[in-house]
Amino acid sequence: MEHRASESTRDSARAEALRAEQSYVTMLYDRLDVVRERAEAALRAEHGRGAQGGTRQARVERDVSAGEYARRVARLSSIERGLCFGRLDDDEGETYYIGRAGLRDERDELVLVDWRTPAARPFYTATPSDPGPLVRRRHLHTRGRTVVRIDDEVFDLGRMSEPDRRALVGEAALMAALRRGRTGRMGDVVATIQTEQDQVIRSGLPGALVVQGAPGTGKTVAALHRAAYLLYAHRDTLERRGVLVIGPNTLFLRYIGQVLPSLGETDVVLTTVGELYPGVRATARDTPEAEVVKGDTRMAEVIAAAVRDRRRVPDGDLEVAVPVKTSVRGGVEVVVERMTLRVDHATCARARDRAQAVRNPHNVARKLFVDSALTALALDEARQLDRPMDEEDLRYARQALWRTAEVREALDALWPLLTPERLVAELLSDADRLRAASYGPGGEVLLTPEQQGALLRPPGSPWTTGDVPLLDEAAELLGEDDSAARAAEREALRRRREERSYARGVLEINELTEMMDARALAERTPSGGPAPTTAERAAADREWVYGHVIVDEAQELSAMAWRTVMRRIPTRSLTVVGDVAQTGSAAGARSWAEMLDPYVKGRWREARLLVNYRTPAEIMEVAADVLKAVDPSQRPPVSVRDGEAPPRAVRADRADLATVLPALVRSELEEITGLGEGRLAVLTPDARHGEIAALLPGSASALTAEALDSPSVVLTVTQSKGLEFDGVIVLAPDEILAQGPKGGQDLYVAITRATRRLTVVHENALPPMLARLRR
Ligand SMILES: Nc1ncnc2c1ncn2[C@@H]1O[C@H](COP(=O)(O)OP(=O)(O)OP(=O)(O)O)[C@@H](O)[C@H]1O
Repeated sequence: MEHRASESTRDSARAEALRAEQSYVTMLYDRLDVVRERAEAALRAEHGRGAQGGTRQARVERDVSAGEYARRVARLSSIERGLCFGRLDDDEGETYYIGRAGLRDERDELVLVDWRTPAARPFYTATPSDPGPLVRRRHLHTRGRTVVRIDDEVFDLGRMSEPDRRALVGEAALMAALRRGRTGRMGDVVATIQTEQDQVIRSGLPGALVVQGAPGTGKTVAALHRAAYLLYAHRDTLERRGVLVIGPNTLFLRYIGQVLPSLGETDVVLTTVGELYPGVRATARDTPEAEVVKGDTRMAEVIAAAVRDRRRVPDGDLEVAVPVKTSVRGGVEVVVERMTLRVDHATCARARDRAQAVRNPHNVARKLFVDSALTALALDEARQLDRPMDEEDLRYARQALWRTAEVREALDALWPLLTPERLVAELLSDADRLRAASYGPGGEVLLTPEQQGALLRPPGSPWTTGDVPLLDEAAELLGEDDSAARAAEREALRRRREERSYARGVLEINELTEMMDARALAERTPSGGPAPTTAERAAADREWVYGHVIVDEAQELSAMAWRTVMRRIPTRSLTVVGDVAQTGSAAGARSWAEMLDPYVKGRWREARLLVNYRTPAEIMEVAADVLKAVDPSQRPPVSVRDGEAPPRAVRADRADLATVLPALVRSELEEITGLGEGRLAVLTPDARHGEIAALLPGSASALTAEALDSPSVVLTVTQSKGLEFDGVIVLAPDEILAQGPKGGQDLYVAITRATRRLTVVHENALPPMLARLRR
């Protein structure tokens, strides 16, 4: 009786607590509505202020404040879901509610604390053994605007056992989050960030931070929350320069694409290494041999040699037959007389050396070479025609020669105007050019004949990810003959200055000066057309310098790719996230020092994440066996969860796959989606993707958004990097192991994609490292 009475007391206390929290949360949403309505009204008022016309100043004013209000409305709308998710009670009787953004009431009292502020920090860092000033931490679970559950942790040390002390922060809330079926998109985890992740997220902006962690330890999720945190804590710097997030492929970018907007942040450029060079979208993959050669920083010297090789001096003298007399016959102009202009070999060599000595980029230096060559040709012309030449004549003669197709052709052959695309494409598809670029300036060998052979490919081949750093390198060395662009830039600068002074006027009128500076406003609102965001401008500009760069799955970047990345972040304010045990690219990292020391020697700091939130313990044991076999130096992570079904192996003859696989996919999908939402992936060796996709027409297999939305998807292991699925079917483990020097790492990656169920389908004997699987 007594027992039942105390239980009902507890129930009613809980119901009462839930009611109290509901009324607070309702108040917060009401407040959010008010603030949002005000911003919307202000936006409407701005749009209504005068017709399209008006003075230029009026237009700038309107655009400036309308842009700001629009951003505010967008931000306020993005925080609707899970607005408030936590509460802290401290030992001084104070209570704070934690949420996605800060909110103040009508009397300017803080009613909701932004998760990124120092005041919110104990929510993530307090542990039973080190609670700081906290008496209690409460997790609020909401559905829509309704509070559906609360989880409490009471920090009462005296009554807790040692194992409890070591228990994870917010365990109940965390477990509930981890048990949820996957939706095909990564979600934010603001409500359940763990202490070790919190340290990564709030680590200072300057310098390079490496986050090393095994699969599923939340590296990606921590890196994205770090982006949101940095944008909040250093808004001034980062909003103007932008934050760049580099991921392994576009499917992955789609997978993580929702996380930052759900945290209210949109000013981030998400891209892949294959897209770092504007204008090129490289998705093709090199052979492992080519990957290794292209990934080596020696390629920077090869590109330099290729550029040098394009600057030629004729074997003998330069001879150009130019028309001196033309006549029109039958309506067509024909040359009736030519004369041959001649510049001797030594003069050509001098012209080249002089232009080269200035050390300008190739296309800029070309102007100098062309000028000298034209002068020499004009002088020869004057000599042959026995004409005197003063400065004025010479200028005129040079211009006339430059308009002559024959002269242009001849000089182009000696010092062509080159785009990076042309240089690299021609280098990689021409054995002679490749051979010529395989030697340094002192004759030292840069590429062996085998390495040249690995690079050589047919003309017109698609761009590969490995080509992008070469293009970027070439762009640095070639530069642009930008005299026209520079004039345009000067004009744009003059206009920007003018706009800045308008913007300053606007600020004074609107009393917004505290919120932002005039330059930021003017840059955001160039007149004519909608203002491009920082992210848009940055993504289109190869030479854009970012405020911070985050590289995910960073182990896949080659040394050459790091050069490309580092060019975009001269301050070296970087977050490097990855796992050297998962490196699949033959040119990827074996250690972080190998890749980073050339840029930040001894100055990078490392954080390690050790707990796996994705893969259940039973599946992780299988993965650990694989890791031990392929890279015994790496430690597997500790899983926080147990699985629902033991991982298993299914034997199938290749001839039977057409019946076995569809049946397996069907039954696994039933198991997974029994609880509602869920995703299944069939992971294949790279070479068998097409064949398996054909056997499973009901599953998505192209790298589109559809692949993430479909209940089942067929992917190569490489494509699955960074993703996760409730159920994973790994096909032909022996072939995955054999598909390259990093086949073992690939198998490790494949197994660790599973959040609930793992099935390995094998046609040949099961590799011994998978012996643990139930058969
Ligand atoms: N604090 C947390 N609260 C809730 N879920 C979490 C937390 N940390 C990680 N997770 C979940 O664990 C899963 C793995 O996270 P994530 O993809 O960031 O790991 P990763 O270390 O990048 O893995 P990989 O190296 O395999 O790419 C995700 O579903 C993520 O949402």
